[in-house]
Amino acid sequence: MTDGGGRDEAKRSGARGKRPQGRGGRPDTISRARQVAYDVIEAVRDSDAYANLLLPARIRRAGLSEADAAFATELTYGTLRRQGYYDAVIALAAGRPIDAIDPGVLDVLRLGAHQLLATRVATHAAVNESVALARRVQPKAAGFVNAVLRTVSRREADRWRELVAAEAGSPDQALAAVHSHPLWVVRALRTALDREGRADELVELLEADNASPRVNLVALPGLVDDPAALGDPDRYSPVGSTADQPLRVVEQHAGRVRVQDEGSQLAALALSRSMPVRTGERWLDLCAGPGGKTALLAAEALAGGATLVANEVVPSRAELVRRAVAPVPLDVPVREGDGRELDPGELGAPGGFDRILLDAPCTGLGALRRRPEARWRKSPADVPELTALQGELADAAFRALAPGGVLAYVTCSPHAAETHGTLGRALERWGADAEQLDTASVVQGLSRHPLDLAGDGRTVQLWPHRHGTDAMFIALLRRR
Ligand SMILES: C[S@@+](CC[C@H](N)C(=O)[O-])C[C@H]1O[C@@H](n2cnc3c(N)ncnc32)[C@H](O)[C@@H]1O
Repeated sequence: MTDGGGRDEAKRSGARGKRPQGRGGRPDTISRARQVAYDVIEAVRDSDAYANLLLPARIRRAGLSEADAAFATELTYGTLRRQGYYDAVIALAAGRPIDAIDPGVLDVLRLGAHQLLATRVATHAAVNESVALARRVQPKAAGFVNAVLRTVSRREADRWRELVAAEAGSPDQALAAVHSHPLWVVRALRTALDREGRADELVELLEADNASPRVNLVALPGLVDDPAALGDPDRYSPVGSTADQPLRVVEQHAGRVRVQDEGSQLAALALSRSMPVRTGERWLDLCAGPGGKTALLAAEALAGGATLVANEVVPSRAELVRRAVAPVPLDVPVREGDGRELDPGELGAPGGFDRILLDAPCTGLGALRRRPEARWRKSPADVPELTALQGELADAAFRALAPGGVLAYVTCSPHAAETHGTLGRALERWGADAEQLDTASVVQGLSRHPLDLAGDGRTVQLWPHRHGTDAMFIALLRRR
């Protein structure tokens, strides 16, 4: 990461207008990229904003160049992901707990610490611009920000990691602090890896959560003339690829090429390719918003002569589903309502659906790299609430299946309570009516390359550090 774009931009904006003066009459230049990053970080803390939604709007409003937009994105996402670690560093450097620091000033320090410890931004640029930012946020804190960041800059990143680990009360707390995850998340991820006998991969996983995922594309099957020309094919998904300028590729294809994680593609295809499609099959996507998997299922249904209905409880997300399926020349009715109260008869499937995707609401612990602030907003108390909802939705999905129909239970969380926990209890309730399928064989069968999967094959767990995908969990079941 260089500061090139940001510095150029700061010089340009320095030519314009009157700005506050720093000590000795030096102008307080703050590059627009840093200002955008700060504004988003502040809004995430102060107004519960979502960085992935707010940042693009702020970048557009500030009219950032491509290089400055990339710089602002790196600063925002990197700072938010590693916030827990930076707080530990700042507390040590300031010699006081972070809750004794003004929240706005703390955001300035976090952004400064990120530049010093995780980017190649020059020390003087990171410190001077942070001090200038502090003067805008809280003028009397400028000296404090200067002193703390100079202290941070005096030690190597490795040394700070050692100091933060040494401060922690236990080995788990050290992992949580150094790799910037809440303690309960570290433990949940270890438990999930341990089920596969791979608890020793924990640090790799935590670090994968701290890296930006690549922008991955899906070409809706049958609807793109030359999918091979889009870019480099994905390692696993037969309909996925990466491109040098992915957003341009998306624009050129009017919704038939979309941004979608490779793991999500495998989850949708696991259902649509679990067995050959018979003409006239009826498919349902029970929790469809915002519609990424619905679009892929719609293209698959069209190719196989099946029909597809989608359901989503949040109206604005149902609208996103409608937009996602619009480019597919198949009529996909989108019901707005609670999936637990769905009547297949009202949706044209009185005998039940032949395939149902339940991509269940979950903690999202498998997609932390994508939503930088998400880890700090979740709490262990979310888990029992979500597993209860998942169980009820699973029962509704199972009831809505035709005899012989297939259900894909999917989560973008590897938390054992949401994966094997919810599934295991559902299987107990359904007894002999349900049969688990060999999900691993299905997924391996459709993948371009063999996946390194653990377990008995009845379920599939993907991992960011092992497969480069979100940590999707997939289980296929048949109603007898
Ligand atoms: C994991 S997301 C689905 C993601 C989607 N399959 C995709 O690939 O774009 C789960 C969705 O379930 C919805 N949801 C939550 N509770 C629901 C319920 N009781 N009935 C139906 N949908 C629900 C959420 O609003 C959310 O849009």
